[in-house]
Amino acid sequence: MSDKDSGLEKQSALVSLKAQPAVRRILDANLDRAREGLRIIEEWCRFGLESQSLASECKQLRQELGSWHSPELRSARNTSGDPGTSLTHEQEEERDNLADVLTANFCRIEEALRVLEEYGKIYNRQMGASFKQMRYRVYQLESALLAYERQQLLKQARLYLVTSPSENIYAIVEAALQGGLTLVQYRDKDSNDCDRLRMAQKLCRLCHDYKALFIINDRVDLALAVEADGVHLGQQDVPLALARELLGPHRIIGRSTTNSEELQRALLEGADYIGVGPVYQTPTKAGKTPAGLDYVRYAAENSPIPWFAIGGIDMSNLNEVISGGAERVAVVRAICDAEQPTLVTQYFLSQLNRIDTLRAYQQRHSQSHGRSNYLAT
Ligand SMILES: Cc1ncc(COP(=O)(O)OP(=O)(O)O)c(N)n1
Ligand SMILES: Cc1ncsc1CCOP(=O)(O)O
Ligand SMILES: [Mg+2]
Repeated sequence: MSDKDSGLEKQSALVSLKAQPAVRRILDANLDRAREGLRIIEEWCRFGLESQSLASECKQLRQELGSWHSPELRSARNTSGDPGTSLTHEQEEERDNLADVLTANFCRIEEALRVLEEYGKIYNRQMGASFKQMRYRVYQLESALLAYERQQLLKQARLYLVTSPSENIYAIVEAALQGGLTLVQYRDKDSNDCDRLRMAQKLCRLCHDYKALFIINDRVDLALAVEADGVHLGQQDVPLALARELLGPHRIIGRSTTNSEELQRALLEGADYIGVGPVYQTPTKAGKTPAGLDYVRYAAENSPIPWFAIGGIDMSNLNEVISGGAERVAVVRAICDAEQPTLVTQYFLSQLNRIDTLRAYQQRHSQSHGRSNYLAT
């Protein structure tokens, strides 16, 4: 080793020695920061989503952070001399909704873990690798939480708007969202890809502003490009397994089914929901033989996943479809061709949201009278 090299080594050893109290303080502050952020996420997983697995992952991460928080690091704390305690950012004060709270805290955790990873390397060799691994677990947690919320929204959705090409498509979708719609599929067989991409981007943003799910018909590439919540695939579209591979485990994939075999196959393939129909003849899918109410009844008995009756459904026959066992419906013309899409959406939702109460009534009634068709009225 040359004199110059050994001089440099001594100098850097000196710098690192001097830096030690500061490094310990950085580690102490960021261990606290990451744990606090995780606690906030954990509370939502536990009380909001009631998901034991997500809450338990947060807890494990907190415990792992705690195991690094040694008395030596805690004793480095110097709150009164820390200029950062009096600095608050305007954005810290602003939280408009739950999504803001979760996003802000995920950012906080991920930032803190990055700091722990970098400074931890100086303090203890294993720290860097451990915090790096934890950071990836937090990314996965964030993605799983998003997926969980998507599935919850999907389960809660009673009405599904499938769009048809129109000059007013944006206004129609917005009007329906104002009526309480929470699930939209962008279906456009006519436009070129540039126009489709532009419209998909706009509609995706719009739906997310209203906290509604946005699905793209047929096109996995567009769904990825606009960060849609998922894709809807028919029997002639790309295989579900390929779509899953491309979209990953956290996005929604829906599959059209017209009969019992297709329904059973969709379940095996891992569809998140299915379309059941066409129930009635419809010009939107001209030439397609209706599957009828018998198939609706079959789906009611056999589908463990959310399913949407589709095809020719409007305000006049909605109760017939509900009587056949449907709890969710998908429509194109009933909303897209309506003069007042908001009012029509509200009507559909009011009928569909009565179902739980009506089914309970139906069950009680049939137990005491041996029969009932209350829902058809
Ligand atoms: C909810 C829902 N169900 C069924 C379909 C029909 O899909 P597909 O059979 O692929 O026909 P196209 O819509 O692509 O013409 C759907 N789009 N949505
Ligand atoms: C896309 C689709 N898939 C089965 S039926 C159908 C169209 C339903 O359209 P409408 O609600 O206008 O009858
Ligand atoms: Mg299709």
